[in-house]
Amino acid sequence: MSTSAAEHAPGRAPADGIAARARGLTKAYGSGETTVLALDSVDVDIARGRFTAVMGPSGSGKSTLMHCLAGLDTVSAGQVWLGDTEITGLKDRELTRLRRDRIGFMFQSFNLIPTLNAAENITLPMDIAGKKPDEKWLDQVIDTLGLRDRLGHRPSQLSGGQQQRVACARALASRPELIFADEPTGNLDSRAGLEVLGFLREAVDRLNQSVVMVTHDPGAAAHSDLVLFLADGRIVDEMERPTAEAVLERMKRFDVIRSQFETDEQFETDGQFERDKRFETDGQFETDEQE
Ligand SMILES: Nc1ncnc2c1ncn2[C@@H]1O[C@H](COP(=O)(O)OP(=O)(O)OP(=O)(O)O)[C@@H](O)[C@H]1O
Repeated sequence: MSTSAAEHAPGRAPADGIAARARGLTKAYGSGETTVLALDSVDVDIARGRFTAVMGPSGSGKSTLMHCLAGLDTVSAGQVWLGDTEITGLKDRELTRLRRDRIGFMFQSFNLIPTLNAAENITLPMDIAGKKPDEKWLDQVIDTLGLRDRLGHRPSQLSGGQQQRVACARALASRPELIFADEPTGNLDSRAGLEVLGFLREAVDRLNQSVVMVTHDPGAAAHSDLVLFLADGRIVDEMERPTAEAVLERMKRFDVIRSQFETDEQFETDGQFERDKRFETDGQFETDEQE
């Protein structure tokens, strides 16, 4: 995917407040010597009415950041707010309600219910919550996503791209304050992926939604307004109005650091290997001699 963000720039609305915020957000997994510090005192503001991408090397903490901001995971230290509501410290039940009522989710696997048609899948979270959809809004979402003539189809009767559009409509249906998308194009070919990114862009530009997307793809990140770069659990850089080329260049700098690290590691491993080989040979020799 190489569509430049500049193509999308004219429709971009300025941020109008903060959709989510974290201060000193720290997340550690495990304990004692096996502790992994997945997030290391992260401060971040997610702007309302904008499309934010989160990038970084594998293991840098992207998914953990998303999960903590969305109240899907507890934090080890620090605070997280959705709008003006501090979510750190909420009880499980309150968190469930907050996620259901105020957050939309899109995942790499579309997570659609196979026995329900597209329309039923789109409104399922609201049906479960016993809420009536705002029909005017829903119509707008369905038309923006081009799903009008697909509403009666089950997921198996839809292409991957169409299924992800249904997942996108489901995330938008309740008009959430913030949508989290985790690799939403990961399971799609590049054309269908571009389409979904275009729809997320429209959700921000035309429907004034707020989106946070985790991605590995510089071309996908180029559809956002702002890219946050994570490394080792910290936000180390950000880029406004990104292009795929600029994001790729930035990511390459992580690769340079990584390959340098791997070269050092390889060197150490090689040294260890040499020592182990010698040890084995020595042991073998002794055994042979004893026989
Ligand atoms: N449940 C867990 N238990 C232990 N360690 C975990 C757990 N989840 C994540 N980690 C560790 O936390 C760090 C950050 O993981 P995270 O999944 O957030 O990274 P990521 O940037 O999303 O990676 P990727 O791009 O590979 O999906 C990694 O070192 C990972 O191994």
